[in-house]
Amino acid sequence: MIRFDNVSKRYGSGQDALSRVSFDVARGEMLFLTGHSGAGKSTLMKLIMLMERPTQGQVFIDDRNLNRLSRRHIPYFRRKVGVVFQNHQLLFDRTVFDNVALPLQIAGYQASEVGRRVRAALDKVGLLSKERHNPIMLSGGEQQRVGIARAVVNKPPLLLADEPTGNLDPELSADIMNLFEQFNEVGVTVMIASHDLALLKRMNKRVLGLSGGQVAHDGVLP
Ligand SMILES: Nc1ncnc2c1ncn2[C@@H]1O[C@H](COP(=O)(O)OP(=O)(O)OP(=O)(O)O)[C@@H](O)[C@H]1O
Repeated sequence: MIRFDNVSKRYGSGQDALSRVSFDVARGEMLFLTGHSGAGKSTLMKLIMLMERPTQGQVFIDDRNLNRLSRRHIPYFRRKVGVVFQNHQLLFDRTVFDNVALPLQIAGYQASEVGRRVRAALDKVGLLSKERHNPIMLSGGEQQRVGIARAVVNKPPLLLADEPTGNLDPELSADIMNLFEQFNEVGVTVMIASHDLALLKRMNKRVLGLSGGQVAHDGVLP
């Protein structure tokens, strides 16, 4: 599903943010990405989302070489990748429903289909009863669940999350991880960046550890 082949990324004339990174992620896998601040986690995810381009090497998603993807195909490609951010980036002047509906409206779905899919996504994250609320009325954990519903609403085969539990207490973090596991169980490939060591150990999944832009660890933590 994801393949990095000798990928390096340098911003401007600075140091390499990623240096000769190679790894494979199978379809349907769930894994974590970790490393100290500045190790390159966000850069790696941005390369997958095509928010940045590699300076060297190649990134393949679903056997597609992203270097060869033309500009006009980028919006179609992005629909394959659901993204969850730490600060969830919700619009506070719109309802929960409208926030989740946004990717579908951009993709041009009909209103009836939008309604059906948004409610299915809100149901999965346990927030169906709050579709008319403004996100500002929700707790931090609930806001993050709205962000997850928005990321999965058009059923992407790949889900990326950058520090999705960064602002949450351990109990809420566990709920959010549970949700990601449920999506993974139905076949979604899930990659989560986190530097919460206790969480990584508890989850007992493959961990890709970055250090100074290089892969320093790949496997379940001891
Ligand atoms: N747009 C940019 N322009 C210049 N340098 C950048 C840019 N984005 C990241 N960097 C640099 O690239 C390196 C890797 O940053 P990156 O954000 O990928 O790390 P990270 O592991 O996600 O860190 P954090 O956990 O703090 O978010 C850092 O040295 C950072 O300063």
